Amino acid sequence: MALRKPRVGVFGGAFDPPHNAHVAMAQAALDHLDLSALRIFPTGQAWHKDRPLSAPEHRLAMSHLAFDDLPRTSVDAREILRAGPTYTLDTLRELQQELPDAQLVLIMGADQANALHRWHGWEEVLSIAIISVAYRALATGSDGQFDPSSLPPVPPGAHFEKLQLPPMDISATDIRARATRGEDLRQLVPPAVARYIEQHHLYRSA
Ligand SMILES: Nc1ncnc2c1ncn2[C@@H]1O[C@H](COP(=O)(O)OP(=O)(O)OP(=O)(O)O)[C@@H](O)[C@H]1O
Ligand SMILES: O=C(O)c1ccc[n+]([C@@H]2O[C@H](COP(=O)([O-])O)[C@@H](O)[C@H]2O)c1
Repeated sequence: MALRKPRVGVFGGAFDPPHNAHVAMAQAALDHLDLSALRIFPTGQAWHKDRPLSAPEHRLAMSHLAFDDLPRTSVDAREILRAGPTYTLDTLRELQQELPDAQLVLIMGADQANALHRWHGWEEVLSIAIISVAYRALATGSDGQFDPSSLPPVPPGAHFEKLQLPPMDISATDIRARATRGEDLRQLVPPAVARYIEQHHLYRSA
């Protein structure tokens, strides 16, 4: 009988800031995806976002505060340290070299999965990693689901899995706006992240 490869979760994001839905996704991945390890990748330069991200050292520090207590989980700073735009494909290629025996499982919300065909080298991304997608409804009218048939034809062997996550109406955009208005963030981000935002006066101006 063929032995199943150990599965390593890959979860990237701007994490500006990391919030309770991100932590719930990571926990759901650990609970349901049979992962031997989960790696968290704060984005370096988000070429696909039209606003500048907060300083990488803040997003990295907050990612540690948000994720370090989860079992089998580590925050990996390589995308922040890498020069140039952040492409997930570069990270997957590096991990493939470092962990040749692992099956990589790339975790994302449905908003990103529905845009996957706009990612740099998206077909190669699909040939390297299983894509695990969590429900995410956005205000733009999407129903929150991911439908692989909405993508252009995917390469043979591409594989999608559903990540069970109850709908969580939380976004970093909304949290930054609340912080600018001086609102309490403690229901939306882990307590240590809320303290960090306060101590470092993050998101005070829009
Ligand atoms: N509430 C949520 N439900 C499901 N997935 C989510 C949710 N929030 C974020 N994600 C997923 O987490 C990953 C990282 O998201 P990101 O750091 O950009 O947070 P965000 O809340 O989408 O930020 P922003 O509002 O600034 O765009 C993406 O794959 C995104 O789809
Ligand atoms: O590689 C790409 O071209 C690419 C395009 C869009 C998003 N991503 C990655 O997807 C992850 C989630 O993106 P975001 O914008 O929701 O934070 C994060 O790790 C991004 O670097 C990657």
